[in-house]
Amino acid sequence: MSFADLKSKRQPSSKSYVSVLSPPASVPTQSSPQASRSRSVQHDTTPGEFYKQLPASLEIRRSEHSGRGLWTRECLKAGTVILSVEPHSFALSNQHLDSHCSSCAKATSTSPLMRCSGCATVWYCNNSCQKTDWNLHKRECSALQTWAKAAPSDALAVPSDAVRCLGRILRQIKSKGLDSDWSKEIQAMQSHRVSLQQPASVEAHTHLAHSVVRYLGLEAPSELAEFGVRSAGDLVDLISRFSTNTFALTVPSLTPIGVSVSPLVALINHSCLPNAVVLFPRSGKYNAKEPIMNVVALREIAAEEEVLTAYIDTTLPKSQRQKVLEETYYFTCQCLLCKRDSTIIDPREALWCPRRCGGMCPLPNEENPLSRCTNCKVTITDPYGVMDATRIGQEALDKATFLQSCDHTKAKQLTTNVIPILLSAGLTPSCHPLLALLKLHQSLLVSSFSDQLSQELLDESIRTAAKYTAGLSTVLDEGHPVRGVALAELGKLLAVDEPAPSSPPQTNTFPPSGPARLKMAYETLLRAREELLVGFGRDNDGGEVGQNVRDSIVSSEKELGVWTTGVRNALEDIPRPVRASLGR
Ligand SMILES: C[S@@+](CC[C@H](N)C(=O)[O-])C[C@H]1O[C@@H](n2cnc3c(N)ncnc32)[C@H](O)[C@@H]1O
Repeated sequence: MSFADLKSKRQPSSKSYVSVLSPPASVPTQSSPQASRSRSVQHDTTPGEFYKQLPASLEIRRSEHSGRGLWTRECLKAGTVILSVEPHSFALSNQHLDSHCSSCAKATSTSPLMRCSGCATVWYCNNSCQKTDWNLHKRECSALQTWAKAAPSDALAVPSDAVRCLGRILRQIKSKGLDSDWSKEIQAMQSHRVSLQQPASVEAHTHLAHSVVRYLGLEAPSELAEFGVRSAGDLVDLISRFSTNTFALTVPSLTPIGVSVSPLVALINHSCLPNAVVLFPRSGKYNAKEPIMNVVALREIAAEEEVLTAYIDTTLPKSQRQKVLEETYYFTCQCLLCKRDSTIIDPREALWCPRRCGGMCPLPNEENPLSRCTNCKVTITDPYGVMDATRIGQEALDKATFLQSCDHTKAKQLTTNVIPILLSAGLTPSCHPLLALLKLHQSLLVSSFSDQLSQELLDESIRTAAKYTAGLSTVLDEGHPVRGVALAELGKLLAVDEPAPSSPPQTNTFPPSGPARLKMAYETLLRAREELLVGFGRDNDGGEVGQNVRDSIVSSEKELGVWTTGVRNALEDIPRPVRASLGR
């Protein structure tokens, strides 16, 4: 068997673990909002036999248009942790290997990490983490050394996170046995092998398959059989399962640091208006081995409703969302956001009314250059100027995203220059690509903070964070963890000691200074905590971010108290008639 052509013409395997369907679910009442969706949905009882971590509150059902999915048996409140599982496998991306523990995925910020002396590639918090990981790492360690020796350059000395993660999965399939529940769950993940037609994706799958085989150190394709891979088709299935069922491994503040796989969580279908979210809150509440993957309800989910998460960034406009969903997940999204009446303006693609009447105009494009305010009906005068600005913004975003890790100054120059162009073209802060540029600009500004932080840099960071938060609040529901994290960052920036506060304190500018700024910080942190309790789960106390925010609230409260006492003491010294006029 050659690995050169992995796009096998074999029919999908008849050996399916999910082919037995029980009779249809009990018919929901016509008045239920879920009723019409549930009608074409069937209970799928077989998989539950090996999904040992499936809680009693959920069940697996199958629908015609999206395959298997997870459905609730009972009403779940916003902020409920629906699922909490250890992923089957995870791998840190190459640039995070020396800054995060390869066993528990914790960042170095608190203590320095220890490097594995064998492969000199993976790092651990301490001996205990290294010991925990040794069972998996022992074979990986020599594979990493062999790979590095054969690498044509230093840049290619470590295989990608996908190759390392697949390597771990295959080694575990071998050690646990093909008939173990663990392996069955992996095999039961959905494969899109039959839909692989685009040359680019065939090539990407082939390349990944070659790399995995090389990484495992196999000499003959027949050696793959002990990993449950008996043909080229099986190998393509495995790669396809991996690409459509992986999740980003993220730090508590949601920055991606690698890939992770949980077959149970992967049963959840997609919506651009999700009712749940997948994250790694690191609440420290359970003694389970981190990283722990949680699925949290973003709003109340009714009994008999499907749990839906977003596979993609839902702040993107429809065309971009649909492109990724079609290319990576092979379906056309039919969610309410994607199907909504095109005459309703989407804040992801909107301009302020040029007359500033408070209304918005749709972002013009080549097909629809005419754009008028939904409120006062005035038309925008220079649609082609807006289109140019948007195109320049997208190019700058792509370039600055690429440059942020290798040329920070250039990346910051780009975002600094292009944001005013988009603002003067009239884009709202929620409009793409302005929202994404604001996020990137904020992170570039904050990462340039030093001991000699200037008031100007701090204030510019706060203004950017405020615009970004305002933009997010129109495209993401309250309680969405991305909103919570953005609010927490804004609150923390407002709480930073002002390097050169204005005297007397300014209250009418943004950001204000002195006590007004501290009060704003306090109120923003309170709002952040409320949202984080939903997005990261009430049971998790809002996760690590929510717990940090709670600590910041306590210190802001103390600081505000000092201010209030200081003001009261000062007022005690004021003559009585003046004090009376101040209402004291
Ligand atoms: C992570 S899996 C979800 C579980 C999957 N339905 C199953 O049966 O295993 C992702 C795949 O589910 C299907 N899917 C998920 N959400 C969908 C949706 N909203 N509409 C149609 N298909 C969907 C697509 O085939 C997608 O590639």
